[in-house]
Amino acid sequence: MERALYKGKPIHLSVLAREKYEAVYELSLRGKIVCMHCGEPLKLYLGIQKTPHFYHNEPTACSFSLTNKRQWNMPIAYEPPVPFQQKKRTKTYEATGYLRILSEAGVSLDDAQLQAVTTTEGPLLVLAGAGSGKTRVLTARTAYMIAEKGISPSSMMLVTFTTKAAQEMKERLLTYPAMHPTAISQLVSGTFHSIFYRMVSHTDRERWHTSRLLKWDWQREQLIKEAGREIGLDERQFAYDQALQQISYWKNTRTDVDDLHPTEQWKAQTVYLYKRYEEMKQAQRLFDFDDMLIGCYDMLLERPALLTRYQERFRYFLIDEFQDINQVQYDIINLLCAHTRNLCVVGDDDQAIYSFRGSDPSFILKFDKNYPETKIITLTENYRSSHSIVSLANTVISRNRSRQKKQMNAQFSADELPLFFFPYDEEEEATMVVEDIKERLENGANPVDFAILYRTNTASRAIFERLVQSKLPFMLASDSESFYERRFVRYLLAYLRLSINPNDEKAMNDLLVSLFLKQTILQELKALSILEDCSLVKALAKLTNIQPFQRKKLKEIVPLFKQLAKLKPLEAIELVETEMGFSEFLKKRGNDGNIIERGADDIRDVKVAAKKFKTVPAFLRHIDDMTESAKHVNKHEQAIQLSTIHRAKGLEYKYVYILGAVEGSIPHDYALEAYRNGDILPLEEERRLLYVAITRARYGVFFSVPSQRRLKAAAPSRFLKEFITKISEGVRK
Ligand SMILES: Nc1ncnc2c1ncn2[C@@H]1O[C@H](COP(=O)(O)OP(=O)(O)OP(=O)(O)O)[C@@H](O)[C@H]1O
Repeated sequence: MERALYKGKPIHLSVLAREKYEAVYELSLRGKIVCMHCGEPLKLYLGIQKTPHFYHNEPTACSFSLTNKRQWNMPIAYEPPVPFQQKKRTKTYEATGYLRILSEAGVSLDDAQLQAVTTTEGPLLVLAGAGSGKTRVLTARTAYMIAEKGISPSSMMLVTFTTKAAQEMKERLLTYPAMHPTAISQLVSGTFHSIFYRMVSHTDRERWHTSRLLKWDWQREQLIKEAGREIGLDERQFAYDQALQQISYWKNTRTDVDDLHPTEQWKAQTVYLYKRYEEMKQAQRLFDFDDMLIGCYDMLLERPALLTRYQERFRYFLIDEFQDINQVQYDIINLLCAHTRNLCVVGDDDQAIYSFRGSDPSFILKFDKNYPETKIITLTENYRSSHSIVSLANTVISRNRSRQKKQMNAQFSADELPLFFFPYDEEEEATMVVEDIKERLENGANPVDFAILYRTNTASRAIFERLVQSKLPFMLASDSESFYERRFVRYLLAYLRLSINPNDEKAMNDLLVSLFLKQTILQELKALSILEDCSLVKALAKLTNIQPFQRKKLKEIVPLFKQLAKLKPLEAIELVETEMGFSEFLKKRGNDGNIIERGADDIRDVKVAAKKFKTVPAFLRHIDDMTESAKHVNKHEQAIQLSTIHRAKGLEYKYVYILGAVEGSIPHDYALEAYRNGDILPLEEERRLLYVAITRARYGVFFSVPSQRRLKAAAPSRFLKEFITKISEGVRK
């Protein structure tokens, strides 16, 4: 059905402006769109699989139907160039004398996996492609070494990327009948941090006592904030969380503070904080996790007898996710295994996505140079994803230059093909994804089958809102604050809030930041508002103890607050930017700290959200509802997963939606900028990120390629362009 009525006026889908589809969809959700023929409510279909059309939501006698004649940009499927061919297994395990303990546990392995399990002596590099059974191999290898080769578990060190992974490995080991729980408990397993911590604290309990450990970020933040006050950094303005990340990066890459000579103001301030942070820790005899790693390395170097003792104790090393190792970790492992060189590392250079934290994929790429006698086993059978997904992932990653060449092979094919779909913008993208999930749920899928992945946390705003509206169960894997509570978003919203309630103290506190006024001014404003019997906003114009240019500016902007309340939210935001000085503030501070999630980008995201609302109070109500909802998600066990790509690493889902497959999003702007400046590495890491995202999917992967992002025209991601050249620009609009 193409036509419908809204408030008695016809809506023709074929001539409706493209950007209006989302608004009509929302009206149809509220029952405001009715059938021209029977007068019953209609819904607008705005999913992925079909052209948008109106349909009767309830069964009805009205049989009137029309198709949408608009030229619509239908999704494009990826057809693998080579059809699926079932590979013939050359040998069965039984024929090769399959290992007792594995057959007892019912664990099947392919030839390469079996080799990786049974090669226990000397350096071994297991290059394990995505979904190739890395975890299965590590577990089977551990079990084999203990139960079949009689190697003492206490002489083995098993390092995993997360504590959870170590725990899972132990649980899997328990399912092997040949594995005794006591043997498992003797294994030294865990993350680098936990294992090395045990080593240093065992040697020098006093120095490394847990009471001195800065375990939480807030503890470290407290210290650098103290240092920040020494140079007058405002607590609400400076991105301390980013500074901590940067400091950690410098420490993990062993960058000495004296070697840093930044020109940017933010970096220079962070270098100061780094220096002072180190001094303060030393003075108070505190330490953080990074110190502990460095401390472990220094301890082993300075005490050869101790190093020998550890070398004698640990004879076998198994390291998972080796592509994410950093310099200090690598140095320690080299020292520990120098004696036996029984070092088995497992990883996938194509899944190295943590260089911003100091991880360095070159360690895996150069492993056989450092250990020339290395045996390399490549696991190329992908047991997770269908043939078309594997084929697409292979092609995407093959465009990276610095990688070990390898090609994954799928074990099965599925009817569903990878799909590229073309929403108008972020809002419509969210709608299409949720509609598609709904359709699949109606056809028997389970919410846990789905993951919605995105490059940065802020990109989840629209999909989060649409999922809240839809009442579908979902989980948000995030350690960041909700979108509307982000610093720059709060600063901007403060203007809108004060336009409705000029006495909103919290908003005034945020407003002072973007006006470059000190926090203490709030007290003065409160006093003035009582003395002069005026609102906090009006009191701004009465401040005396500020610079004359500031007084002038405040006098100009105070009357504008009233005006803001009467405008549409998007217009109001534009007024805040242009007439009230917010753009200047953004220019000065919007790029602080985090190159991945910039304040200036957050503001563009707010505008996309604001566009849908007619009044400022309605927009603010929506924001408060969403902020409240964000506190109550994650209550469902069986839920759709919403996650950044980074957090989805190691996980698998039946269906994966990848949002924002456009330039600037993935690859991220910062990588494009680095590329323009001659550095290709960030761009290659972005491609690996996309590769990680694709390889999470078992049966279906869906790429959203919106034609607008952050209110500007967007181009399809360069990583995917070759697959979607068929679409003409004309159709995309
Ligand atoms: N030999 C095998 N036969 C059948 N299925 C297997 C085999 N090896 C692994 N699998 C299955 O393949 C899937 C992927 O395995 P696993 O999660 O261990 O892969 P991975 O290498 O850790 O993946 P990634 O690095 O992409 O996270 C799992 O569902 C696992 O049970």
